[in-house]
Amino acid sequence: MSGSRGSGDDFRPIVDQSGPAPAARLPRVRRTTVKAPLVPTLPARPGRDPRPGRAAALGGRAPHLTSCDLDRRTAVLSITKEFHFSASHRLDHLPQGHPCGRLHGHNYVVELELGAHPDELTRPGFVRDYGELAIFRKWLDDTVDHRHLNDVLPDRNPSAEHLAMWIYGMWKEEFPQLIAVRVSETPKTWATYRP
Ligand SMILES: Nc1nc2c(c(=O)[nH]1)N=C([C@H](O)[C@H](O)COP(=O)(O)OP(=O)(O)OP(=O)(O)O)CN2
Repeated sequence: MSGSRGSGDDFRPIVDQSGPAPAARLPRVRRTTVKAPLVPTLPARPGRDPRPGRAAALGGRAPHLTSCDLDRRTAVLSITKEFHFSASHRLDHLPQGHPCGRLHGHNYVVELELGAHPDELTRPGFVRDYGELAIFRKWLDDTVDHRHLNDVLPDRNPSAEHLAMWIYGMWKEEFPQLIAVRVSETPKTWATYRP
């Protein structure tokens, strides 16, 4: 793919393999309206956009933003990676007869979302190399996979919400760009911690 984006000369390449990329060489936006393709679009995957129909109403694009809008936002780019583990749990404090009060298990999905401003991208143009998240996979395998979550987290009810908060707290220091953790117990349910 060639370096320039769009039809005009508004933007310079994000990726420069020839040497260090000092801040001055990173793409700058003019004080005019920014063309939509450079602006991050909301995920179009079903069930992800908390405002269904909005992306479609915008033709799949975010609204036009000015450079001032971009400056105000700390993380306009984000990446996510999905991980899986299987575990059992039993939830306390539920009404009598609630099925989740009984011992049962889930094939959990965990998503880590890391964010950055375009000026903060690494030289290859990454928020963070997906490969660097491999240590999280190993930690999941070692800590929760095929375990009983009430034993792993004896001080709290292992709901999806508590798991998301726990994982965020455990990994924020290792991944400072971490902005959200999502935990799914079933294909239809997600809990998101985005402090
Ligand atoms: N807010 C939360 N609600 C529930 C949690 C949770 O962690 N946070 N957990 C459970 C159970 O552990 C389990 O996930 C059951 O959830 P549910 O969606 O009800 O699962 P089902 O497959 O039985 O639901 P269907 O509607 O039949 O697909 C409960 N609630």
